[in-house]
Amino acid sequence: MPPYGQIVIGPPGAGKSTYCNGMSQFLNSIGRNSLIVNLDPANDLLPYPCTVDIRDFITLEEIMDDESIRLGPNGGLVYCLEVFEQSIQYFIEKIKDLMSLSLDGQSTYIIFDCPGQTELFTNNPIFRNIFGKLEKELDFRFCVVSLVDSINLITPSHYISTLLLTLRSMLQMDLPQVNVISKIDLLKSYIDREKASKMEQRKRRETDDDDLEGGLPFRLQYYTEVQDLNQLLPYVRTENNQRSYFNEKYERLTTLIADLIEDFGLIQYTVLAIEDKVSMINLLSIIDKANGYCFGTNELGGDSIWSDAVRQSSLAFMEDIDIHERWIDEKERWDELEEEKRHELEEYFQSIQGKQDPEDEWEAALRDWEMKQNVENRRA
Ligand SMILES: Nc1nc2c(ncn2[C@@H]2O[C@H](COP(=O)(O)OP(=O)(O)OP(=O)(O)O)[C@@H](O)[C@H]2O)c(=O)[nH]1
Repeated sequence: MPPYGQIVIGPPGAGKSTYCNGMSQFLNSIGRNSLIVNLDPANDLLPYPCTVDIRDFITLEEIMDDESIRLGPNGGLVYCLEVFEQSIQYFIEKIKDLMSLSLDGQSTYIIFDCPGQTELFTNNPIFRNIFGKLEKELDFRFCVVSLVDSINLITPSHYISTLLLTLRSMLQMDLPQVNVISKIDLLKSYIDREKASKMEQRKRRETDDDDLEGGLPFRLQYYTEVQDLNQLLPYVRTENNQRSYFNEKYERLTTLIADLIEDFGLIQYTVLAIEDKVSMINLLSIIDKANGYCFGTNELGGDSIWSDAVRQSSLAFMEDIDIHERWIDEKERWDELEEEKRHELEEYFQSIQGKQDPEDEWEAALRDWEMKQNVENRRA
C-alpha cells in the first residue's frame, strides 16, 4: 500500500496548523490513522501532537543567533530549509520508520505542516525538491492543500493577487492541489465590518456614492468558481477613489494578471470552517480524489464506513448546499440548525451508552449518526 500525504501550505495566519490538527482528528475519527509532521523551523507553538518535528533537527532561533551566519527571520528560514534539504536522507529514514509502524492493511497517512513564507512555494524549489524525493524514494501519493483566509475576498485586488499566488504555487509544486478558502465562518463578520467602515466614510464625505457600499458585489460561488474576472475589474477601480497616475497603472496591472489567470483556467476553491463537520467531509472527499486515496485503498483499511459513504454518493446532498446562503445570507439560521444536530448527536450517543467498550463508543456513535443523517438527507 503506498503512503499518502497532504502538504498544507498558505500565507501566515491562513489556518494551516489549526487545519492539520482538525484534519488529523477528523481522519482518526473515521478510522484512518494519520500523523502530523511539522516542517516549520520557526513554529514552536504546535497545537497538535507532532510525530516528526523539523525543530528537533534545526530551529530558526539557533540560525538567527549564530553570529557567523547573520540572517534575519526570512533569510534564516530559507537557510534552515537548505540545511534540512542537504540532510534529506535522515528525514526519509524517519518517515520510513513511521511507515513501518502502520497497522496491517492500512496506508501511512501523513499531514505535513509547512511554513507560511509563500516564496517557498512560489519561486523557491526547496519544497518541490524535498517532496519530490519522498515521492521518488517512498512512492508517496501527495496532494497540496493550499489555504487562504476568506478576508481576501473582501477587497477585489486582494482576491486577484490571491489567485495569482494560488496559480504560482500550483505551477511551482507541480502536484495535485486542492485550494481552500479558510475561516469561511468569519466571512460574514468581515463583510459587516467592511460595510460599517464604508458607511462611516460616506458620512464623512457627505455623499451617496454607490462605490462606497462595501460587501461582496457577487455571490460566494463567483469567487470559489473563479468566474469571469472582467466583471470584478470595475470594483478594483473604485477601491481607491483618488485618481492618480499610479492608480491607473495599478488597474492596468490587475487587469493583466486577471487575464493571465483566466488563460490558465486552473483554479477553483472549496470553502472550509474548521469547526464545521459538513465542510470538512466535503473537503476530505475532494482531497481523496486528488491524492488518489479513494482509488487505492482496500475496505479493510479501517475507514470502510467513510469509503461506503463516499462511494455510494451518500454525501451528494452536500453539493446542494448553497454556500452563499450557508455562510452569508442565512448564516445564523444554518448555525442554529447545526447546533440542533449537535444536540441530536449527543442524545443519540446517550441512547447507545453501555453497549460497547468506552473507547470506541464516541466514534461509533459519530459514524452511525452521520450515516443515518446522510441517508435521511438523500431521501429528503
Ligand atoms: N474562526 C476560525 N478561525 C480559524 C479557523 N482556522 C484557523 N483559525 C484561527 O486562525 C488563527 C491562525 O491559525 P493558525 O493555524 O495558527 O495559522 P497558520 O497558517 O498555521 O499560521 P502561521 O503558523 O503563522 O503560518 C488562529 O487563531 C486559529 O484559531 C477557522 O476555520 N475558523
